[in-house]
Amino acid sequence: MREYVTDDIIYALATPWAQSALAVIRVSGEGCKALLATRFSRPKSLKEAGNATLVHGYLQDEAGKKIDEVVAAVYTEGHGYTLEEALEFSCHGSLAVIKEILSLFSQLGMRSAEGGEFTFRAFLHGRLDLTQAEAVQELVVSQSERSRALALGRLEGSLKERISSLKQQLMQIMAAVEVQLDYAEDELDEFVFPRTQLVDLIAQLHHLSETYQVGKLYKSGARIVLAGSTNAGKSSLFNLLLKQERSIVSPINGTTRDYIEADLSIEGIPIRLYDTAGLRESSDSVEREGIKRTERLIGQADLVVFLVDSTLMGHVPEEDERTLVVYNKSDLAKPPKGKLAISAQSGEGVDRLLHEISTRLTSGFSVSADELLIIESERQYQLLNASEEALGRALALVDEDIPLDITAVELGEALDNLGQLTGEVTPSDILETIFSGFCVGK
Ligand SMILES: Nc1nc2c(c(=O)[nH]1)N(C=O)[C@@H](CNc1ccc(C(=O)N[C@@H](CCC(=O)O)C(=O)O)cc1)CN2
Ligand SMILES: Nc1nc2c(ncn2[C@@H]2O[C@H](COP(=O)(O)OP(=O)(O)OP(=O)(O)O)[C@@H](O)[C@H]2O)c(=O)[nH]1
Ligand SMILES: [Mg+2]
Repeated sequence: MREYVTDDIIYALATPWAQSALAVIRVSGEGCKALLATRFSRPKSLKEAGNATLVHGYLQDEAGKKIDEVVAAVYTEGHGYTLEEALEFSCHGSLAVIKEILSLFSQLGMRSAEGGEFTFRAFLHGRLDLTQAEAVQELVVSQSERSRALALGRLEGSLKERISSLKQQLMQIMAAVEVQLDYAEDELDEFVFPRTQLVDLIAQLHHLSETYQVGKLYKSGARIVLAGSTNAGKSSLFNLLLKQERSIVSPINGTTRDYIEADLSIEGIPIRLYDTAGLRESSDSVEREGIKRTERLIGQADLVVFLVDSTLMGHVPEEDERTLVVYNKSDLAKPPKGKLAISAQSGEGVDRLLHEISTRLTSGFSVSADELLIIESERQYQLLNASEEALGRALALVDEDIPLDITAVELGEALDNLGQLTGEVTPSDILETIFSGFCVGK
C-alpha cells in the first residue's frame, strides 16, 4: 500500500461528481495560497487573505482565460479542518467547470488526494484522534437520526474521553505495580495489589465493547422477511411500510412469485425488508421456485415476520426469538387474544408492530440500546476485547500469586491496545487501511 505523503499540496472534489447548484473543491498544504494566486483574478487578495475569510474572483488558466467565477474560503496554517494552509473553492456545479478546475489544479503540480487524506492530515496535526477520525466517516455514511447522533458524539470526543479515563485508571494500577517492582520489598509496607480497581476496569471495558452489538445494528441494520401463506397480506404490509405501491396486491393466491426487497428505517434501525412468495403446496414449477427462495430468505433473516390471515388462520408457526407471528386482517376477524394483530388495509396496529420489531432486534443485548456512547467500528471492538483479555490474564496471574513483573507485561499490553484505539501507537499501515476506506475529498 502507498504511504500518504504529508508535505505536499493535495486537492479533491468534496461534493459529488454530478451537476448541482454548487461544487466544492478543497485544497490543503503549505504554499497553496501563493500557488493558486497565480491562477486567480485577484492574486493579491487571495495571497493576503486572513484566516476564515472569503475571497470572490475568477479561476483562470495559464493564459488568463476565465474558467469560472468562484468564492474561495481561506484557512491559514493552524486553522481549519486540516490545520494546514488550505482553500476551498465554491464553484458552479457544472461537470465542465469541475473538470477544468481539477485539470488546472493538476497542471499546477498539486496532487489529487486519496480517500480520507484530508482527515488523515487533521489526525496527523492533532485536530482529531483516531476515534474521532473514524467518527467523521461514520457520520458521513450514517443513515438514521440515531447513528448520526452517535457518530457526532464520537466526533466531539465522547469515545476519546472514555478511553482516556480507562487509560488513566489503568496507569494508576500500573504505577502501583511499578513502585513495588522498583523498590526492595523490605522498604515498603506490605503490598496489596489494587484488585478491586482492576476488576472494575475490566467491567468498564467489557461494557464499552459490548455496545458494539448495538452499534453494529444501527450501522449495518437487519434483514426482515415477511412470510406466511398466500393471501395473508404480506405485499399489502410491505407497501404500507414503504408508503409506496411497490408490490402487487391482489385477492388471487400466489400473486407474489419472486421476492422483492426494499430499504427503510424502523426506529432508527436500517432495515432491508423482503416481500416473499406465499407458502403453500403448489404444482406450478415457477411458484415452487419462488417458495424455495422464500425459504432461503427465511434462513438468512434476522427476523421473520410471519403473517397469519385472521379470517382463515391456517398454519401458525412456533414463535421464537427470530420469528414474530402477526395476525393480519384484524378489520375482518378477531385475532386470538393477546396476540399481535394488525390490519394491513387500515394500518391499525402497525405502530405497535414496528415497536415490537425494534424491541426484538435489540433484545438479547447486554447493554441498553439507549446508551449514549456506542461504538460501531469493528477495529475498536477488537482492540477493546484484546485489552480486556490482557487485563483478565493479569487478574488471573495476581490471583495465582505469580511474580508481579509478569502481571506488569499484561497490563502493558492492555494499555498498548487502548493506545492503538486512539491512534497514539497505531502502525502506519493500519492507519492507511482506516483512512483509505473514507470518501475521496473527506
Ligand atoms: N466548508 C467546510 N465545511 C465543513 C468542513 C470543512 O472542512 N469545510 N468540515 C470538515 O470536513 C466539517 C467541519 N469541520 C471543521 C472543523 C474546524 C474548522 C475550523 O475552521 N476551525 C477553526 C476554529 C473554529 C472555532 O473557533 O469554532 C480554526 O481551526 O481556526 C472548520 C471545519 C463539516 N463542514
Ligand atoms: N380486509 C383486509 N384485507 C386485506 C388486508 N391485508 C390484505 N388484504 C387483502 O388480502 C388480499 C391479499 O393481499 P396480498 O397483500 O396480496 O397478500 P400476500 O400475502 O402478498 O399474497 P401472495 O403474494 O399471494 O402470497 C388482497 O386482496 C388484499 O387487499 C387487511 O388487513 N384487511
Ligand atoms: Mg404478495
